[in-house]
Amino acid sequence: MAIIEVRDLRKVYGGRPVVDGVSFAVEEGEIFGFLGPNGAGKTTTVECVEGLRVPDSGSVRVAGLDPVADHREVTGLLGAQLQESELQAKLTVREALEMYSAFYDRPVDWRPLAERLGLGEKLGTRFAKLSGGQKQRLFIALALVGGPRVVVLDELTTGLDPRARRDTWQLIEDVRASGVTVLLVTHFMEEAQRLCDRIAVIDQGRIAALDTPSGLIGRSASNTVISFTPSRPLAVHELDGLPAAVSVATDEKDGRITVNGTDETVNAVITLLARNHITAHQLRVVDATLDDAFLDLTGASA
Ligand SMILES: Nc1ncnc2c1ncn2[C@@H]1O[C@H](COP(=O)(O)OP(=O)(O)OP(=O)(O)O)[C@@H](O)[C@H]1O
Repeated sequence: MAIIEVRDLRKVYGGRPVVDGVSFAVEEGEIFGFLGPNGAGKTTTVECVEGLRVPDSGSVRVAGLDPVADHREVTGLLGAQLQESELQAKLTVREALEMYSAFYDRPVDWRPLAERLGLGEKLGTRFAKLSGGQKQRLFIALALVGGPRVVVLDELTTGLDPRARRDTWQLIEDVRASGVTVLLVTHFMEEAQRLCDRIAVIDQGRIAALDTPSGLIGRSASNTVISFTPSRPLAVHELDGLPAAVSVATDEKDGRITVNGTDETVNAVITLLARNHITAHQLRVVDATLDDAFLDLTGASA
């Protein structure tokens, strides 16, 4: 069952549509990713879902409720970590958790929540003294303290080092395992690929594609990359006309050849090499990544 349903959402600023007919549905229990270049309209869309912005047209429903008209009920079942969240520097972790608990009718007990998020030792620490990763964990705790059915995490791992980012990914998986649906806004392909069940790619206020990570990669014109160093120099034109090849490049320094294409291209390369008695050294065949699909879909730089 869909817990979030957005239909034909539009939001215009200064005469410019920044969200231009967006529709999608998030199923209960999934991690749904919202991926797109800067200014694509991701935050505007999720803030309409949270009831923080009022759509110009279209409809948004969270568990069947209107986030603007039924704001109080929606706040009780949707937890939000806002982009660039800040708390008062002197507030301790305990005070922040107590304060946020008081906002809700039926908050969860914040103590086990803090333990689960690795904040048990930090309850007396002031916000300003927390590391970036600890602040993010606190924001996740604050988004969960109301006992929500769905949580919106907006660019949660921006600014974190790779280690803290991976720890946060584990926490997001734990949140989903506890039965909470996650709507995740991110710039990071690896993050989206690793965590999300489905991803909506948003570009210039529109959904450019909505699919599973592997489905998005499969849509990319070149979903396989084959590279090898031939036992004798091979001119690029000898590889002309390979089926489904999108590009062929030779490294000037070592003669290594890289071909972007599909499985069909890989087979054709191998046949061509065999026919010409050429051995392929360090032959590598890898799947394209979500980066390639993203570039194809948005024409943007990842
Ligand atoms: N309150 C506002 N007034 C005017 N323009 C706005 C307002 N909020 C957002 N915009 C514009 O709408 C566009 C979409 O912004 P939004 O923050 O939704 O994008 P985003 O995809 O979340 O971007 P980012 O990844 O950089 O956070 C941007 O061009 C932004 O400048």
